[in-house]
Amino acid sequence: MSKPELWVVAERRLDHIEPTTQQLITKAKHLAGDQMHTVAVLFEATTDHLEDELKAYGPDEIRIVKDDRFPTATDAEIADALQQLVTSNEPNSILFGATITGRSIAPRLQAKLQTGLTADCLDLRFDDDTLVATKPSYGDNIMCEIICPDHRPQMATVRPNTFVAEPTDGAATVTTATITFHPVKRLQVKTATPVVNTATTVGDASRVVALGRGAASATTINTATKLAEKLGGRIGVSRPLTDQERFTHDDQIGQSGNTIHPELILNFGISGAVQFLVGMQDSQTIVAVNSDPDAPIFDVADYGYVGDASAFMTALLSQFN
Ligand SMILES: Cc1cc2nc3c(=O)[nH]c(=O)nc-3n(C[C@H](O)[C@H](O)[C@H](O)COP(=O)(O)OP(=O)(O)OC[C@H]3O[C@@H](n4cnc5c(N)ncnc54)[C@H](O)[C@@H]3O)c2cc1C
Repeated sequence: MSKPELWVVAERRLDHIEPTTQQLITKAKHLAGDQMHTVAVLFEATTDHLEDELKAYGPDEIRIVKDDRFPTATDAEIADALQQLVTSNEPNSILFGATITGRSIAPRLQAKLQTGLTADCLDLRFDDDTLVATKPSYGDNIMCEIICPDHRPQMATVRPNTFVAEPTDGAATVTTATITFHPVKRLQVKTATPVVNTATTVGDASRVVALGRGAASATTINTATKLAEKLGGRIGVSRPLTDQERFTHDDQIGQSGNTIHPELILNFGISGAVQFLVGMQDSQTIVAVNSDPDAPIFDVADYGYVGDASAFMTALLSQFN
């Protein structure tokens, strides 16, 4: 008997694969073990070779559907193509990135298939062949495990950067599948003008200087900016600092912000609320500076200093001069 299939729907960003796809393939392989067959499903133009960016992450199979209309296909058209593939292959589970595109295609497919979808997950596991998806719920105050016991496929969208993409030396089999492309006339993409953001984000930085309410003065932020530059890193913030004009939601670390895994994170004046910790607790080395010795941030810190954030930062910066 063939193994049940665990799919990752590959997402395209400009002419490349969106990194969440590679992160999900790595997670899918861990979840599948020997029990399931991991398939990356890729829609691309006849001349595209985006599968080359998937092979290194070692899904068992890359199943490609080619049509020159795919690069500008609408989410409804992709959902229709997926429905056809699901009907002919009957996967056990399907994973999408919780990106703007994934969040648009997955619910369309879910409605067509009349199955369950758990959105914006932070973890996944299997209990036999039941997908157990963990997601923040009830105003993001608790983590819920959600299952879909009676319908297949089981579907989930997973927040970007929740998992780390790990290249493997496994070889993926590349196959092709065919569907009938059904244009959805209501909406047509005439041209695509990508927003190109060349700035690195806090999610991409390997060293992060994280600032909280206890390190929020203009002087402290200026010192932190210099420190981040010296470290070759970037500033990230806890949620209260996004009220300041110079920070946005893109700079926020945590449950409703970015999930990050830098090699080093220095936390200044951050208490360590669970909503913050969930976004950074898998960082390789965690340093915390806080004037309160009982601050929960110290529970996850590899190195801690009880004292004033600004004074510590100034002393650290002076070591670089
Ligand atoms: C649904 C929901 C989602 C949320 N999502 C997020 C999220 O994604 N990210 C996030 O960060 N928060 C999030 N929050 C908010 C979260 O619960 C906390 O309120 C927030 O993380 C607290 O930020 P903070 O640690 O900077 O501030 P505080 O909790 O106020 O802590 C400030 C700390 O600074 C210390 N301090 C004060 N002065 C100094 C000094 N001079 N030197 C050193 N230390 C000093 C204090 O001892 C204290 O520990 C969310 C909340 C909800 C309800």
